[in-house]
Amino acid sequence: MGDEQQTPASPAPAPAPAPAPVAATSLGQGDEDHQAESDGAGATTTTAAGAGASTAAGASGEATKAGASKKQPVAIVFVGMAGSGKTTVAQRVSADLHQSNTPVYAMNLDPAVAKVPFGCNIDIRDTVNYKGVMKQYGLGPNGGIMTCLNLFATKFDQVMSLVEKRTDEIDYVLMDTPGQIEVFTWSASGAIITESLAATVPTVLAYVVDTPRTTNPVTFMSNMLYACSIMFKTKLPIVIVFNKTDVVSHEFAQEWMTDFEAFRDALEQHSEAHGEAYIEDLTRSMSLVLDKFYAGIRSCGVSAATGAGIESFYAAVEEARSEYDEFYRPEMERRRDEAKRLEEQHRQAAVARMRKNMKMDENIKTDVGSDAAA
Ligand SMILES: Nc1nc2c(ncn2[C@@H]2O[C@H](COP(=O)(O)OP(=O)(O)OP(=O)(O)O)[C@@H](O)[C@H]2O)c(=O)[nH]1
Repeated sequence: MGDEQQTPASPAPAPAPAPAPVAATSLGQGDEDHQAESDGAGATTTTAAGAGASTAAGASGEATKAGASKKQPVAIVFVGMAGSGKTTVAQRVSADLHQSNTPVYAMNLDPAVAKVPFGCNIDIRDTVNYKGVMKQYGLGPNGGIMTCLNLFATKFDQVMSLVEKRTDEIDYVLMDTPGQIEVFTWSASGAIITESLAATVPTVLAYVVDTPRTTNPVTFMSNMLYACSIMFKTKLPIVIVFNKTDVVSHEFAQEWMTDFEAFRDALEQHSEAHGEAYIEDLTRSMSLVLDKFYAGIRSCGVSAATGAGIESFYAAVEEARSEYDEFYRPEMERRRDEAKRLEEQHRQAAVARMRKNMKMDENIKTDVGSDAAA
């Protein structure tokens, strides 16, 4: 699946307006004062033009993207197959938000990336050295990324306390994730990071899709299955972001999500042309199963290269955020209460066991005592 998702020969995206540089927070030094200091440096950049609710107009006269009245920031976690454009979309969103003076807190979680093209407050590369980790533990590229993430996850509570300190000032938290999707979405560290973030601020997944690649119905189905499984695993609201619409419009993909017949026709044509009848049946059945999934998610088309469609992205994120407030947060609180209840139940059972054991000990003592007396 991953192989299919290579970036097509596409024009390089037009450089997004560069955000003002933001100091990265180095967690690697284990120095909390230093972290706070660096974080503060980031703050001056991201909030310079007026933080919070009433952050008014940017260059284009737009209101703050997250809305007029100040609410918690929304965190957007960019996931998707290798080369789908996660980093470029994050760069575009970051640049766009900076341009409209909307305060952002950005994080890079890809330890293997050579250059992060947007200013970020937290960069995993400041905490762990990818090449050093590979060498030290004798790992390959994916094992190296996974180990870096594991090491970083152990410090993620520090990251969250930095974010928590800034929730009044920022409107968006952006998180870019490693290229190999499974390394983040199916790892324990990925789960720890996502859950911690979602427990702190409303969190939405942006599943980035390489639209030109997805004209292949089988690749489309692979992407949808991936998105669906990630949504069920994280239980977070998801936005499907059809990227690279400057190369191919995303309309066909949205049609396939709503019109089963249209998808079936495309699939038939594809399998006739490629002699892949064996895949056709499976893909067709899966698309029927995914019907419910399609009904519950939102999608948008963007070009990270040109910025086209970016407003539809914000609108979809806002909808997903409402879903977080309505369903995810109460469910999270329910799970938390349930965990507390079980913990209390275990504690009480342990105490009862201990009491019982103590009584038995007393009986033994008495018995031994009586024997001795006898
Ligand atoms: N034409 C076009 N190319 C794009 C667009 N977005 C990204 N690209 C190109 O797609 C390639 C991959 O983009 P990245 O942003 O590195 O993708 P990624 O998903 O972060 O990649 P990994 O993290 O390495 O898996 C690059 O060559 C980008 O220039 C777009 O909107 N249009």
